[in-house]
Amino acid sequence: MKVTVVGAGAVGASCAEYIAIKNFASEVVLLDIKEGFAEGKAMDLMQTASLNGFDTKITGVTNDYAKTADSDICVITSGIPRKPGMTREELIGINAGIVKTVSSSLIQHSPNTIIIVVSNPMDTMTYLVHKTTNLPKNRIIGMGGALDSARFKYRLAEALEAPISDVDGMVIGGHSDKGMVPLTAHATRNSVKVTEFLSDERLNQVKEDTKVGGATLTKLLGTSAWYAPGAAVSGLVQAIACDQKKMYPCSALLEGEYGLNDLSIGVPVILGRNGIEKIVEIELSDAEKAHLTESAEGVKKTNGLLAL
Ligand SMILES: NC(=O)c1ccc[n+]([C@@H]2O[C@H](COP(=O)([O-])OP(=O)(O)OC[C@H]3O[C@@H](n4cnc5c(N)ncnc54)[C@H](O)[C@@H]3O)[C@@H](O)[C@H]2O)c1
Ligand SMILES: O=C(O)C[C@H](O)C(=O)O
Repeated sequence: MKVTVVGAGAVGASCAEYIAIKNFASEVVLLDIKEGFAEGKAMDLMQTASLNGFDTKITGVTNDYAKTADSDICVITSGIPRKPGMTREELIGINAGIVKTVSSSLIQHSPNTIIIVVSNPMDTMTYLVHKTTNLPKNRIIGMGGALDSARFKYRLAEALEAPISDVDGMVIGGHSDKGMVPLTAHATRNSVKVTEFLSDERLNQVKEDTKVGGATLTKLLGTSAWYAPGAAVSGLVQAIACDQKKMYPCSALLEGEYGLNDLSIGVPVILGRNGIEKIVEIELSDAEKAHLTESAEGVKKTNGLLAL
């Protein structure tokens, strides 16, 4: 199993590290445009192999796509991150050009690959890859919901004063400060709905904290987060590589599901060896449906800024 990660920055390197530590891939190629940067990150990570006990071979290359040839899975993290006070949508001007060029170069060398898009604004970048490549829709996946759901669980555990392993929950919708739809009514603690333990007011706080999860970290760090994003990507990569048929919320191209068309947005999907093997349509309340529709309008507005 060969995985390429484009962008050896904060998220790309964290993603490569988690993939290696989980020890399911034979090879990870890190590629960056900055001379020597991916080579350095790869060498540093390889020097953790004996300490962390993995056999995955990590190599780094400067913009040499020939070395990525025949990758089973390619992850795109190249592009600029936001700074405090910015929205993800403001990154579109620079990141759209990068994502378009990178995805085309990847496909030239790995025509059968599955692409996971991470660069922001992620739903729009995922749509861009759908529009500018001829890959089947199951092979283009946007990562956002897995991360947002992990943050949702963190906030739920905090509110419940419970261990995170007791908690389950999912966030669908756009990966944006306003667009996320944390499914509070579906969230559980050991299969008991969290609505039995938390007041509407407290649950609403959990929801709002989840939605600004990325912005909160960006303010603290001066740039956006990388540990949880890297771990979330590694989860999707493992689900595909190991044909796990796990359900994750991912940005998928919709053709009528949830009453939505012609956009990529976060919905529950089954991930296996073929990428998105199924889009799962769950029952939503009227309020959740309305929030998802509003979220989709926001994503479409950003998609409208693409020069397609
Ligand atoms: N979808 C998500 O949940 C999620 C989570 C975290 C970050 N992100 C996004 O991921 C992106 C990367 O974030 P980061 O913190 O790793 O940034 P970073 O600046 O640390 O790393 C980005 C890397 O991309 C490289 N790069 C730029 N143009 C390139 C090109 N054409 N080809 C190859 N490499 C190129 C840069 O040299 C840099 O090393 C940002 O757009 C950020 O907003 C998304
Ligand atoms: O917040 C960001 O800009 C990065 C990423 O989308 C995140 O949610 O951590």
